[in-house]
Amino acid sequence: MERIELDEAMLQGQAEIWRYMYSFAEAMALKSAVELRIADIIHSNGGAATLSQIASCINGGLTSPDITSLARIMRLLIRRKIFTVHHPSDGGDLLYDLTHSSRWLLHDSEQTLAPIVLMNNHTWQMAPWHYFSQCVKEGGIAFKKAYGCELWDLASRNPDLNKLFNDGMACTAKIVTNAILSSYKQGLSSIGSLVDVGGGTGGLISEIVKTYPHMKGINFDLPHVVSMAPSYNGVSNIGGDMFHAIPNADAVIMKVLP
Ligand SMILES: C[S@@+](CC[C@H](N)C(=O)[O-])C[C@H]1O[C@@H](n2cnc3c(N)ncnc32)[C@H](O)[C@@H]1O
Repeated sequence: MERIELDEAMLQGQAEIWRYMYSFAEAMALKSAVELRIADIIHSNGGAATLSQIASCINGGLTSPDITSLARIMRLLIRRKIFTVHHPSDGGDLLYDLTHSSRWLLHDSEQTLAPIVLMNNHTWQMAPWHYFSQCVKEGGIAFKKAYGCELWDLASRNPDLNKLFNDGMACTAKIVTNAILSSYKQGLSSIGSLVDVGGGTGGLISEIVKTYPHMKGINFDLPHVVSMAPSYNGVSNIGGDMFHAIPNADAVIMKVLP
């Protein structure tokens, strides 16, 4: 490689390291946008809002947000195409708008990723990532190294973590439910009873039973999780440990299990 080419390649390599060093900033900006409900504010403003309109709605208008911090977060998220911005034709203030990505951040939408963004980027979930190299050196589970126990044990003792985790999982279940229902019609119609093992708060099994009302559905998960499950017609919630026993049924469904 020529000297100039080598210098250029090394410079490029250095830029990549700087990029990855700060890549957490994108996840944190995304999490902030969800916490501040920026997508919801823009949506309820008819699909476009100025920075001061967004700021005036943050926290229900009860506090006076720092516009400079808000502008910095928005600048990063616009570069990452989470939001867009355009100059209005009348020359007024910049208008911030949703993109196909930020539509997934709307809290009250039927299909939303907002709860799992909050869950995956919470300090509780971030701490174990700092134990990656230790896992390589000595093996083991990163979560256990950070907290001295498994996620399920910590969640059973911490109602806030339990809710954060269950809400995060439930929103992803809603998203895949349609795909399962539309692509596995024949299989499901011939089943009399179905148990969702590790079914969380029962979102998936309840939708399956709604579509196949002849079916008896069982949502099976750890006791602290099923205690938070709403009651759905045709679904019984059973708490237990799948490593000891699972309820009897014609078939078992398992989605995203440890
Ligand atoms: C990643 S979540 C998936 C939840 C749900 N299936 C979904 O996809 O939304 C894993 C689930 O397994 C449950 N789980 C973990 N260990 C379990 C055990 N020993 N017995 C029963 N459920 C367990 C957790 O409580 C959690 O709800």
